[in-house]
Order: sequence, then C-alpha cells, then structure tokens
Amino acid sequence: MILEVKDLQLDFGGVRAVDGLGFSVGESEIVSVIGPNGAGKTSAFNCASGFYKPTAGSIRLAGEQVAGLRPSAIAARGLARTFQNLRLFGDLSVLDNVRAGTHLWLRQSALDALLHTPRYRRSERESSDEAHKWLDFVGLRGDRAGLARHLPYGEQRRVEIARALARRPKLLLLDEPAAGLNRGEKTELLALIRRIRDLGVAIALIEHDMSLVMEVSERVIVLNFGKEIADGTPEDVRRDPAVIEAYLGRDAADAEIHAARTELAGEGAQHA
Ligand SMILES: Nc1ncnc2c1ncn2[C@@H]1O[C@H](COP(=O)(O)OP(=O)(O)OP(=O)(O)O)[C@@H](O)[C@H]1O
Repeated sequence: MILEVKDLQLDFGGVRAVDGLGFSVGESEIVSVIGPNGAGKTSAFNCASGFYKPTAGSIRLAGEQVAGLRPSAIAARGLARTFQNLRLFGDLSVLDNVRAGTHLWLRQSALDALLHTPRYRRSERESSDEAHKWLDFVGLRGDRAGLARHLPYGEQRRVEIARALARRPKLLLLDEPAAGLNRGEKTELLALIRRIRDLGVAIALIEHDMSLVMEVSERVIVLNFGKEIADGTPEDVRRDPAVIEAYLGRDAADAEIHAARTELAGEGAQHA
C-alpha cells in the first residue's frame, strides 16, 4: 500500500469532521473518495497532505508515519496534490509554475544561485526541461511564457496537475479535478488520469461527477459524517444500500431496495 490511513480523527472545536476513518490506496491504483457535502473528504485529504494536523490516528505513506508532518515534509516523501480551488501563482508564467514543482528535488545551494555558477545554470536548465516535459504530458500546447492567470480555467487546472507531477510523486491527490470542466475537457481528464497511473503513480481523487468516478476508478471509497461507509468496485458501491441512503435519504433508499427486490422477484418468477 502506498497510503494507509487508520483511526483518523479531526476535530474543529465541537465539529468532528473525520471520525475514526480508515482507508488505503495501493501502488498504481486509481481510487475515488466520494460522499455527500461535508462528509469529510477534503478534511481527510488535508490531513494526509499535512495541511491539517489530525487530532488522532495514523497515516502511513510508503510505510512511513507522516501524520502531523508539515506539507513540505510529506511532499518530499512522495505525495503531491491539487486543490479544489486552484492554487497557481497567477503572476508567474505557466512554465515557472511548473518549475516550482521541480524545486522539491532539484539540488541548488543559495551560494550557487547567488553566484550563478555553472552548476546553478545546469540545474535551472534541468528544471525547465522537466517542466516542459510535464506540460507536454498534460497536453498544454499554448504559450508557456505567458502568465498562468491568463490561461482559460480548464488549462489552469492542467498546469496545476503538471506542477504536481513535476514533484515526481508516488501518490497524487486530486481534489475535484473535474469541477468547472466542460464535457470534452472531462474526457481528456479521464485519459490523463489513466496515463498518470500508467507511469506507476497512485491516484486518489475526490470527485462529485459520478460518471467520471464510475468510469475511471478501480475502487471507490464512500464517506459519510467523517466515516467510511463503503469500499468496493464502482459497481458494488453503486448498489450499496448504505450509499444510496447517504446520497438520497432513507425514503429513497427504501424505494430503491424495494424496486430491486421486486425486479429480482420478477426474474425469479420468469425462471420458475
Ligand atoms: N476549517 C474548518 N473549520 C471548521 N469546520 C470545518 C472546517 N473545514 C471543514 N469543516 C467541517 O468539517 C466537516 C467536513 O468538511 P469537508 O470540507 O472535509 O467535507 P467534504 O466532504 O470535503 O465536503 P464537500 O464535498 O462539500 O467539499 C463539515 O462539517 C465542515 O463544515
């Protein structure tokens, strides 16, 4: 397992956002984390990536305990993420935004930078080459010298993914990557997620677009009130009464279960 979360708890004053949560993500696996609004999905991601310090629990990244470490320390151990609301440096160029991701592993000393030594110039070139490589990978064809904030929204999202990949992660967390994308862009995103996985990077995504979730995920984890209520293949989860109830409420869940039973009874009668 690349990520193993156990007994995770996060309290905000009186609100228990995450309540004894456990889940795992395997190497090169595509896992979606879904659940109604306020279920604790982003809170769990924020704990895993170090943006929130959990109240209790264990988070192991590639076997190493990372709960409570700073975001940069967790990033250095192989976790990269994107955000629900884009967090690009709007006043930097597209290229420099992605180059920022390479600084996690680029070896540069302050003295080299100050004196512009050949070693510094070499590493700057390496950083640019790597950034171009990831911008190619995410399919960003336009001007890379222009400001990031001048790009259309869908392309800014791709730059954010390119920056995360430039960190050379083992696990990539995507928080609502399809939000605000049009149909064509969603199809491209789906293919991009698969290509990232094919590089050997595990992916966990929070997503509200159910058709994307059902198509791209190998496994779906469902949260409600800070707890895991289901974990299985998209097909299993779609039929799970607890999941239907969490999304639609008890009456609708009863109606669905009743409909399913009637359908099954009908099939039984036909076969009799
Ligand atoms: N900074 C915060 N301060 C106080 N309460 C918070 C904070 N962040 C989240 N919460 C609360 O924690 C709970 C879980 O929120 P969280 O944003 O993790 O849910 P979510 O599943 O990601 O929801 P959504 O799908 O709407 O993004 C909610 O009750 C929310 O109001």
